[in-house]
Formats: sequence, C-alpha cells, structure tokens
Amino acid sequence: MIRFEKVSKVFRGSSGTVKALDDVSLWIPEGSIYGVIGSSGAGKSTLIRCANLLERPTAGRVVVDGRDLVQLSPADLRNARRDIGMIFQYFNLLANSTVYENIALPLKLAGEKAARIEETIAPLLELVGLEDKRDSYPSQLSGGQKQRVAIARALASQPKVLLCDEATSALDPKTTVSILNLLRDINRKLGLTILLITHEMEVVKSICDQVAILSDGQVVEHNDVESFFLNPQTDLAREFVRAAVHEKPIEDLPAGIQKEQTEGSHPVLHITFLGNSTVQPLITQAARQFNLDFSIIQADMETVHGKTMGFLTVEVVGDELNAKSAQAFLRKHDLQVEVAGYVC
Ligand SMILES: Nc1ncnc2c1ncn2[C@@H]1O[C@H](COP(=O)(O)OP(=O)(O)OP(=O)(O)O)[C@@H](O)[C@H]1O
Repeated sequence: MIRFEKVSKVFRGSSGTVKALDDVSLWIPEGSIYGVIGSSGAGKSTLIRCANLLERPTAGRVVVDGRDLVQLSPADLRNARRDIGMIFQYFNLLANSTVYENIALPLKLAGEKAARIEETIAPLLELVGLEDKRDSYPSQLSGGQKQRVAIARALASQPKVLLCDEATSALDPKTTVSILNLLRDINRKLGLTILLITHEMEVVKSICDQVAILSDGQVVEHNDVESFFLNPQTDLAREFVRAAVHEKPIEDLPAGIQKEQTEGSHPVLHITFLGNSTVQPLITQAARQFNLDFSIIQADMETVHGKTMGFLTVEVVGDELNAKSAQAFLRKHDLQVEVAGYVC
C-alpha cells in the first residue's frame, strides 16, 4: 500500500547539511499496522512526513496505493492526500471549534453538504466513543479524548492509510492502551493501513504487525514483530527488544559475568521462546540429559503481537561440551539461544 523506494532527504541550512533519510526502501502492506522505531534524530518524523509529502524527498519514490506522490501535479497530490489521514502527538485540534466542527473540517473543506457531513460524523463519533462530547471544545477534553477527536477527523474523508506521528507519546500509559486498542479496532473494522512512528517499544509490541528500525536515516533492520522480538539481528534491535522486555544488559547483571570465556567459566545464555508451556520441561530435560545445572538470572514473560513470549537469562553449570550440546538441543526445539557471556 505504501512503498518507499530509495528515499533520501537532505536538509540544507546555514549550519550545513543533514541527511535525515539515506536511501530508505520499505514496503508497508495493505491492511497492516507498520511501526517505525528509532532513537531521537533517527529520521522517523521525516520519513512519515514523506509518506504524504508534507516533506518532499530529495531523491526516491513514495508510492501510495499505486501512485508515486513525487510525480503528481499539485491538484492530483491534493486528491491523493484525501486517501491519507494523519494524527499527531499533540492532536492539532482547532481550539475554538467543537468536537463536531473539528471532525467536520476536512469534509467542509472538500465542499460536502451539511446533511452528508452529519451522516459521516455520527458513526465516527460512535466509533471513537465520543457521542456525548460532540458539542464540547478541546479544552474540555482529556488528552485521550483529544486524540480520539483527531482520529475521527483523520477518518472523516475515508482514507485508505492512516499515518500516526508519535500518537501516544503525550498520553499516560492507561490512555495509551485505550488509543492503541482503538487503532487496532479501526485497522480491523475498516481494513485501514496504518504507518506509525514511535520511540515506544510498547506500541510496537502491542499493535504492530511489522517493524523497521531507523538509525542515522537508514533502515538497519525490518521484520514481522514476532521474529523481531524472538531473533533480533542487529545490536540496535537487540537493545530495543531488551529494553522492551525489561532484560538487563549483561554489563548490568551481578558482578562476575564477563564477555570473554576463560578457563573453567560457565556460559550465560539468553533464551527466547514463543508460548510458555514447553520451556520448563525442555530445560529440565536438557539439565538431566546433559548433567547440567541451569540457574535463572532473570526472566520475563511478555505479550507480543497477541502471543506470549518468554525471555530468560540462565547460567549453565557443568561440563563445557555438555553445555554446548544442551544449547543445540534447545535450538532444535525452536528456542532462540544466544551466549551472552561467561561466569566463573
Ligand atoms: N527542517 C529541518 N531542517 C534541518 N534539519 C532537520 C529538519 N528536520 C529534521 N532535521 C534533522 O534531520 C534529522 C532527523 O530528524 P527527525 O525529526 O526526522 O528525527 P526523529 O527520529 O523523528 O527524531 P525525534 O524522535 O527526536 O523526533 C535530525 O538530525 C534533525 O535535526
């Protein structure tokens, strides 16, 4: 539905040039929720603003629903943008307009008649759960309610794509969950494709189907969310996953764990697995079969993309060769096993 093809964006200013996006290629499938994550300055805002040409790429193509936005005339671009809704971190509502008037704005601008506007907005107010707030002003609403108004406004022109620019970053955790549930609901009910940028892995974990990491304007990794959590490929992805599952990096674990193997040291393993029913028997079996002791250093269970995933860090005490065989045994049973370090 959205395709970034070799997109670059260079900002030129008095203090020099910044390459905010560097040859970014991504494909966001129709009907999916796609998250782009990255640290501050990675290029996330620039990327999402390129998806509706609020920012024009310096090079590359941005194809939305089959049309390369970069090539469109101003009139065709205005038309194409009706298919692309957008919501923002700070909601961007008109303070002097009611909830109804805010949602009606894109329809009014498109010249729709009052009766048609009413017909469109009534179900939208219901969808976002704000039927009783239609005559309230933004100042009378909570942050979550304001974001609901912004979502309804974005949906008023029945877009095919919704862009979410840090849409939950200004909200408390409980309100964040309710807005994420609403986005998931809309995605399912309307088949809307959602591209979101966020620095919160919580958002990726709970609603995204796929995820990409940006760093210094480049895509360093992209994958479906389960694989991303189970088997991150890059150090940066590992860092994001560890933070999301509250797994301490090896350097922050109790003293004595080191990166290098030394004479007589035992391996410390990070074990990641899907589901929770099989892991206990597998570890017990590995311990018995290879005559090892597994002692748990840290453990966490998380729901990722609706599935339970486990994250364990264990010390394996026993014969070195047996410890290697146990790792192979666990891998054979679909557990992700990585040697995190060694302890004496
Ligand atoms: N209009 C601009 N003019 C000059 N440089 C810009 C402009 N917009 C962004 N940049 C620079 O481009 C780089 C990427 O910025 P961008 O806002 O896309 O990152 P981000 O990942 O969204 O960061 P954050 O999470 O802090 O919002 C940064 O170095 C930023 O300073």
